[in-house]
Amino acid sequence: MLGTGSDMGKSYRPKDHYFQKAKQEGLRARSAFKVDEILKRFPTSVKKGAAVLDLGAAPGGFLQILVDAVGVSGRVVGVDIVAIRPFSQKQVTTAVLDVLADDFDAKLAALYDGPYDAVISDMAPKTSGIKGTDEARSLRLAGKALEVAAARGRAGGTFVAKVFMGGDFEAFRDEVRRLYEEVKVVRPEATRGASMEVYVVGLRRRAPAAPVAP
Ligand SMILES: C[S@@+](CC[C@H](N)C(=O)[O-])C[C@H]1O[C@@H](n2cnc3c(N)ncnc32)[C@H](O)[C@@H]1O
Repeated sequence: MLGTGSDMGKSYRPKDHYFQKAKQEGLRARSAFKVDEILKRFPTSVKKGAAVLDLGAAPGGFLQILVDAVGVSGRVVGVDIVAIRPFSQKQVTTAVLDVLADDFDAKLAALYDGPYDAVISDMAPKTSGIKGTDEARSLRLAGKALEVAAARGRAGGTFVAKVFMGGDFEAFRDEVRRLYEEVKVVRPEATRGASMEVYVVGLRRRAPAAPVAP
């Protein structure tokens, strides 16, 4: 994991502290600091040996942190509509996939069938500038991530999804509560000052209910 800085500014400056820090530390994106903070706040959320799915993974900042967190015995699968520059570590698999495409589930299963100990989404839509539209698009992506976690997440596992606050945010958080024992809403230090984004973190996925006898 990364060291912590004492001079972490929150206001938006195009080439701000985190941008420079990411460059200095050889990180592909400043967003690496966000997942790093989440993993530090919830130290059992991604363990050594875990299988982790990273949705919206390009250019690979989250993946750089996650591959360290799972270690050599773990596995990290990263997908995005944009190609991800290959990783040298053999425990990382990447692919160009659109999570909203009809064949996404089949293509993901072909990459790695799971189950996943953690499903993480940093997906963000192309913004239109229209607040309601952007919130709805963001929630659609987060909703798809939750659907994947419901289908492929391991009992006891973790969920993390970026969502733009507003709109049906609370309904989404309630959905996460149905599947996870504990739910937290986190705004990492590295989030740009003006941004409406937060991360909904679900801890300890509930075991699927046992089938009811006829
Ligand atoms: C903020 S960036 C992710 C940054 C990444 N976590 C990192 O640390 O490098 C958001 C990503 O979501 C991806 N995305 C948006 N819609 C998507 C979709 N339908 N399927 C897959 N990825 C999507 C975008 O292409 C973009 O790369």
